[in-house]
Amino acid sequence: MKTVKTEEAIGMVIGHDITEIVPGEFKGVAFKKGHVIREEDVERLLRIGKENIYVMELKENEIHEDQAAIALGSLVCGDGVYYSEPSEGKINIMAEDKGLLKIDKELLYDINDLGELCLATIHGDRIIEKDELIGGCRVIPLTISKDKLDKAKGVLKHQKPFIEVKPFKALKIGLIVTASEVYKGRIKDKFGPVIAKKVKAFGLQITMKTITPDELEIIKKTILQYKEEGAELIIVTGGMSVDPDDKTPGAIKATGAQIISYGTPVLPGAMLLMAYLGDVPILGLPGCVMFAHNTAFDLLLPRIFAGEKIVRRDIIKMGYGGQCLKCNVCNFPNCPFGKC
Ligand SMILES: Nc1nc2c(c(=O)[nH]1)N[C@H]1C(S)=C(S)[C@@H](COP(=O)(O)OP(=O)(O)OC[C@H]3O[C@@H](n4cnc5c(N)ncnc54)[C@H](O)[C@@H]3O)O[C@H]1N2
Ligand code: MOO
Repeated sequence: MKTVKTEEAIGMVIGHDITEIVPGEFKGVAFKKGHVIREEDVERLLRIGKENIYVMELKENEIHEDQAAIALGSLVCGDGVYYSEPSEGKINIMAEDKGLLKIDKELLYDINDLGELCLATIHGDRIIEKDELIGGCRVIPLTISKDKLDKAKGVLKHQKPFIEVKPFKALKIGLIVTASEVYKGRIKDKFGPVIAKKVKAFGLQITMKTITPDELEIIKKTILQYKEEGAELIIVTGGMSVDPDDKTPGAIKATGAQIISYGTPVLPGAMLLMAYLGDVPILGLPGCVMFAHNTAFDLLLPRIFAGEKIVRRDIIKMGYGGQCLKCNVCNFPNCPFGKC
């Protein structure tokens, strides 16, 4: 450590805690060890009586924790993500806008495996709101060798920053409600309003809606017609299980769509069907989507709206974390449901 005149110490790092006492008002640490002295700190330091202070001397290859946190943040934060000013060596990572949070877990593990660096996040593949906290990073010691940051750069050399928020696209949505009991007026449609509410959470609306009886040919024809009319997502509700009147999976298949999965390892939502007709995603939704708080549908929807192509492995992996705990107060997506 070396002694420096306070006025000349701007940008330097305080070498020990500095206590301030204002009788009847305050006694405590005014500046912590490791604090980088700013222009506005000088007056307060002088008021505490510190005309000279001990500052840490960084070796040529050393970097202070605040700068290291910023450097790490700029390495890992990609599109749609920003980070705060450092405070006590830590930065917070936040979403610039609402969207789908993407985090490459393996790269996060590799960074943390370097030691002395700490990067913690929430789970990815979920909806995130503007300015919502995604995670934080810091270095463990007060100073760190530049080599360590070079190693982190090495890990990410051929990768883009791996924490990002993808914006949602304004997809044109076609909804087909299959239920003879609704079609014939025996009961009111309760499924359509649930889907409308769920897509509204993404700022979207149902563009086309038809109620059909449980008849394979009619359902198939309606799907093909919606595709023709430019639907970018087709949702078909009901008729997804094992009764003789459950025609939806057969109708989707009959359109020539590629079935990614009929059945998802998610409870509730096990009977969900995911398919693609060309590049248009088709979702066959089972009855549980109508009454359960959150299902496999809520896990897939943010990814589909962010324009991600869902592959079979995505569906398979949903089994880990795929059991909803049906909590009395639902905190989804801030809960284990769907976090694989
Ligand atoms: N033996 C088995 N039974 C069931 C299975 C199974 O694997 N084996 N799976 C269960 C699961 S899990 C679910 S989820 C449901 C799936 O139901 P469906 O998608 O086939 O739904 P429906 O049979 O068409 O209808 C069920 C229920 O919901 C009412 N409904 C349907 N659509 C509407 C609408 N638009 N508005 C109002 N009400 C609607 C319908 O009248 C029925 O009461 O299957 C389990 N069974
Ligand atoms: O599709 Mo049903 O879970 O699984 O209620």
